[in-house]
Amino acid sequence: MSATIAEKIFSQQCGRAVRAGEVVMAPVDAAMIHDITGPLAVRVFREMGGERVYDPERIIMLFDHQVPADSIPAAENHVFMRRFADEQGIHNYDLLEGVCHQVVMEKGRAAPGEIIVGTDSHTCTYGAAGAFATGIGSTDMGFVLKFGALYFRVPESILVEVEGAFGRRVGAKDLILSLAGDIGADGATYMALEFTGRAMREMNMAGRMTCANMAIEMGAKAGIVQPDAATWDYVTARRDIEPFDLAGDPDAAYRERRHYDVTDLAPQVAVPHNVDNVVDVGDVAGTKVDQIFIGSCTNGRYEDLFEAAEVLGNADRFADGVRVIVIPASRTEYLKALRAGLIERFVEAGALVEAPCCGPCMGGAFGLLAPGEVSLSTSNRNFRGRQGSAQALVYLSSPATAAASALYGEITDPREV
Ligand SMILES: CC(C)[C@H](C(=O)O)[C@@H](O)C(=O)O
Ligand code: SF4
Repeated sequence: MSATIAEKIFSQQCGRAVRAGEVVMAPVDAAMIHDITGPLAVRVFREMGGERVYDPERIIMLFDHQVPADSIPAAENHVFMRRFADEQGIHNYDLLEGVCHQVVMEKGRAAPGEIIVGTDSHTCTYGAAGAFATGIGSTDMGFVLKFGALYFRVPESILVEVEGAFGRRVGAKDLILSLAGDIGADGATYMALEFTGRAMREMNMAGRMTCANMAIEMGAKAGIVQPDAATWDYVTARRDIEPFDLAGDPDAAYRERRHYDVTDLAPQVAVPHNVDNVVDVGDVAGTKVDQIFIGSCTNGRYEDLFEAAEVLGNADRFADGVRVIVIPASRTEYLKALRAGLIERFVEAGALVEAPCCGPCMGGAFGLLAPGEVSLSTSNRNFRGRQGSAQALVYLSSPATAAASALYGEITDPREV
């Protein structure tokens, strides 16, 4: 019987053919907890009478949102989680490795066909590796820590077929922003977005992670990129696993099939205060910015920093009066950028380069905005108050647009630099 990728994953995991709409208890291959939501999950686990977690090897713990600890409660959370990891024999990456989603991917903890949960909404990022990955609440995570399984309603899927080739300085972030604008913030609620088509196949893993990462911004439960040779190269370089085919059947019962062509796509910008409030960069060009953030689980990879540095080119300095904060998404990405000379270029140009963490993305630690200030950010959310004051304005863009804007101190089309 024909099936979508999500249906195939749940069928394989449940040992019988399941279809969208069914509620199943499915095993969880890996569970990620971090410094913000982890402590509550551990407390729920205890309240459920949990003594030993179901399998410490399947639990991924790390700290990224408030690191190094920016308050005494944050430091206490870290201590609480470290004790739990020691007691349970869980490997804790602590605050050394970087942003959760980047770390799960680069440590090879996600692979095609797996079911992965995390107490973070952007857990859907691992769909770039062909996994069914979704964010869950801390209460559900308490259950997962104890039983290693969870109830899921197998989601319906929207097939997103992306054809064409990106123009110069236009890429994955522009595509996913335009999809958010088109589908809307709740247009894919509880569904899986299944990405396929030439533009996806030609996209590198960094770009695929950017796309899968933002599936939740359309309400999707998961965003799965159909695995291909690039997926398997990425996964097998990190773990011992035999490649297999995983694709949606052409006649599967998709809820919807959407077709896009990126050939003429302009750089996209999400304007305050919603991610689906998306316009061509030209519509907001000239908007003055106070702060620019290049980083996050959406766009903090080496490829993103390279894209920004390429736009920077031989320019001496970023514009006066704009604060440019650059944060590589992980230690590994940081080292790649460092060795390639990108960090030196950013620092020379006047950026503040911080150690891997979520940084200003959700205004949880540092880099907060004052009332009336304007930020352009390569992250994934621009909700009111997201990066500080509720009276601040947050725009979202690609790293190329962010770098071009940093050069002029105002939102700038990277194709014109
Ligand atoms: C803190 C965490 C629960 C939150 C999320 O779930 O996404 C954060 O990572 C975010 O991006 O808003
Ligand atoms: S970088 Fe931003 S979106 Fe990603 S996990 Fe951290 S706070 Fe959430």
